Amino acid sequence: MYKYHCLNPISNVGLEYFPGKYENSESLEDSDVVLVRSANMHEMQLPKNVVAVARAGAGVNNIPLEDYAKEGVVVFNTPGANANGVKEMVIAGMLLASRDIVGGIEWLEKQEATDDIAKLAEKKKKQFAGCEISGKKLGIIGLGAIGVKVANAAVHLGMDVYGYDPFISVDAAWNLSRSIHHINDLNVIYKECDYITIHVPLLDSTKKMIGADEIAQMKDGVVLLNFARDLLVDEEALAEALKAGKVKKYVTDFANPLVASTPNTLVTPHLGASTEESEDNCAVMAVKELMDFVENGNIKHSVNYPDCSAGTCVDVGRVTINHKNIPNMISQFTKALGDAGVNISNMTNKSKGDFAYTMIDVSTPISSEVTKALKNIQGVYRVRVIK
Ligand SMILES: NC(=O)C1=CN([C@@H]2O[C@H](COP(=O)(O)OP(=O)(O)OC[C@H]3O[C@@H](n4cnc5c(N)ncnc54)[C@H](O)[C@@H]3O)[C@@H](O)[C@H]2O)C=CC1
Ligand SMILES: O=C(O)CCC(=O)C(=O)O
Repeated sequence: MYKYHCLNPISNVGLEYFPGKYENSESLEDSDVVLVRSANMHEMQLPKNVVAVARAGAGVNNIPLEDYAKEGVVVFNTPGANANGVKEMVIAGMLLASRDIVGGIEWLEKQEATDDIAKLAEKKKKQFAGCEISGKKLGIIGLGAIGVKVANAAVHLGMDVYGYDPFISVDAAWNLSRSIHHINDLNVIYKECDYITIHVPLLDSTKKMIGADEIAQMKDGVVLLNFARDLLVDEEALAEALKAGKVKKYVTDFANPLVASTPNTLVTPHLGASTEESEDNCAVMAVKELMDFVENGNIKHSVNYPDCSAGTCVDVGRVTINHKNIPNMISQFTKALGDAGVNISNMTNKSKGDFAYTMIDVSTPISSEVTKALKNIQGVYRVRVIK
């Protein structure tokens, strides 16, 4: 029996993929794997029995990836699974920033439902008028799963789209409409665009990437959309620009006291991925990743270990090793197995940055002595006997 623990509500459509041998545990302490959405895991002590964490979503800034890697805990995310949900919010955000739909609805809610209301509405409507997004320039920073979808949708809505992503993946490039201007200098987006939307992960290198200098370059009356993470923007500098009217609207999915009290902001409570479809997609992908890892040791869509797969083990046994990416590790593993008379039938090794993962299939059973010998090798973080 395997136990999983959910730190946030996870869609049942996904959890139902767990077969009977998996049990939902109320306690983190006795769980083998963890599912999480936005819960902050940075201050959390993870019990030794947890072997993997799956983020049912894209952003992993709430998880201490490196610390977990050093504990031999593999962290997964679900790339692209909620991208459509976010794309639709971004389109909605552009429309809400362009026309005072919210103001109009709020005004009507305050009116008495008298016969006069239709006449009054006709008189009042000019106060809520706006502009169309068709024909306007949209700059997209980050052309990953979300950025590409936003770009393509915006093209279909008649926008002139500029995209920037120095690390664009081949897949993303293939999916991008040919009408999009691929920009190599971010300043072009700041200077030219009427709407700017950011879709990059929160990393040390991207923190506050939109600050006072970047805002100063932007067109007067620009609309800035942030459905990625609040810390990507220097919101103190932005608040000044909003008050001065330099930035017309800031549409953000991340509430905090500053944006909540700044004029010309449209703040939503982190709703980007809160659709039935996105929640189901993320949960299904996360559960499948965890099952394949628990049962076969395979890694797909990890953010702190390399992807590594050896399929299903058809031999007598399989052992997996999370370890440092340093020389001489493999030879020590094969020696430990060879010394114990264990024959290796298949071996796969992959690395990502400072971390590596080795999967070894064997045609002789793996004893606890061999496991101990592997664990004692310096640089080994975790050894799991899968079979
Ligand atoms: N509001 C919400 O509910 C949601 C928010 N998000 C946020 O959106 C972010 C992006 O999500 P996805 O598109 O799914 O991720 P992704 O990983 O598919 O795309 C991110 C893209 O950003 C690019 N990038 C990285 N650094 C960059 C830089 N300095 N300049 C330009 N591009 C850069 C990468 O090359 C990649 O193509 C997530 O990391 C998360 O923080 C994601 C899903 C839901
Ligand atoms: O799980 C959620 O609702 C948040 C989604 C998100 O921010 C992400 O996937 O990065």
